[in-house]
Amino acid sequence: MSKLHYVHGSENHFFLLDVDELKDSLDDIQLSYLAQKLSHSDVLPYSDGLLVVDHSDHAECIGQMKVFNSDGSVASMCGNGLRCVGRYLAEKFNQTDFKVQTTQADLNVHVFDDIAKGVSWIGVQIAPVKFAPAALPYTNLDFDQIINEEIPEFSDHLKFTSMAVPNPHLISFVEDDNDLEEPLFNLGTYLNQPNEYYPDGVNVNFAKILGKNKIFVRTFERGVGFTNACGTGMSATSMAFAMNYPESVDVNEPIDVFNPGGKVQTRVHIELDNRWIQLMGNATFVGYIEADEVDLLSQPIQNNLVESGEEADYLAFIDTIKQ
Ligand SMILES: N[C@H](CCC[C@H](N)C(=O)O)C(=O)O
Repeated sequence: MSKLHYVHGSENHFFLLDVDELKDSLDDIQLSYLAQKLSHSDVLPYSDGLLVVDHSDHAECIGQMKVFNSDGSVASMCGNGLRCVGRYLAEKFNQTDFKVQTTQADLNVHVFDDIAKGVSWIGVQIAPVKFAPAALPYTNLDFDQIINEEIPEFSDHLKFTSMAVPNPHLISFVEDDNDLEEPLFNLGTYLNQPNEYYPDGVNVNFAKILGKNKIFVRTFERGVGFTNACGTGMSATSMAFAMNYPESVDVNEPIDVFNPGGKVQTRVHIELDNRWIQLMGNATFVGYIEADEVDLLSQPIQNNLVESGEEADYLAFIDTIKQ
C-alpha cells in the first residue's frame, strides 16, 4: 500500500507522496500525471498540487522535495510545501534541524515548538533570491531588474517588483481592496497563458500594508490560479516590502504575513548579495489516504481519508489570530 498524506500550509493543500517508500519508481511524467489526477478528482479533497519526497545524496540533506502544480507543471520551489515536507522528514528521521534538497539549493529546515495545540510550526529557508531577467525569466520589458517600477503593459496605476526565489514572482503593493480580486485575476491569467513577458508564467502577488512589519498577501499562482496562500509568494513579497518600504520594516523582527488561509511569519535577510528569507508557518497533516501502489496511476483513487484531527486544531488557532 502507498500513503498519500493530505497536508497544508495556510490552507494551501497538497498531497504528499514519499516515493522512497514505493517498490517501483515513478518518473516525472508519471508524477505530473498523478498530480493532475489527484487535483482534478471529483471525490478526493481539494489539492493545489503534489509534493514528492525522495531520498537525497547531498551531504546534510535528509531528503529531497519535488513540486508539481495541479496543472502538472513542475515548480522549482514551494514554501508552504517545504514546511510540510520538512515536518514529514523531521518525523521520519526524528530530527529538528536539517537540510532538504530542492531544485536549486539545499535549504535549511527548523522544527519549532507547536504554536498552538496540534499546530506544527516549521521554519524553512527560501533561497536563492534573484532579480536578473534570465532568472525569472522575463522578456520584452526594458529593465535589468524590476524593483518598484511602473509597467504600463501590466497596470495604469500599480508599481511592480519581480524576483525569483527561485520560482518566479511578480509583486505589487495595492491600496484598493478591489485590486485584490479582478485586476489580480486578470493579470495572473494573462501572464500564465502564452505571453511575451513571462514565457514560463509567473506567480502574481498583490499585497496590502497593514502596518509596521505587517502585510496581507493574495496570490494568483502559476500552474494553479488563486490559492489560499503561496509560501514563496509571501516570502518574495516580504523581501519586496523590506526593499521598497524600509521605513515600515524592522528587519531584526519577524514580519506578520496574513493570507486568506491564515498567517505566517517571515524574516528577511538582506546581507549584500546574500538575500534570503526564513518562512515560518504551520504544517498541518489533515490525514492520509491509502492506495495500492499499482492503482496510483491506473485506477480511480477512493476518498478513504483517515483524518488526524489536526484541521480542527488549525482552525481553532486561526480564530485566535487577528489582522
Ligand atoms: N505555483 C508555484 C509553485 C507552488 C508555490 C506555492 N504553493 C508556495 O507555497 O510557494 C510555481 O509554479 O512557481
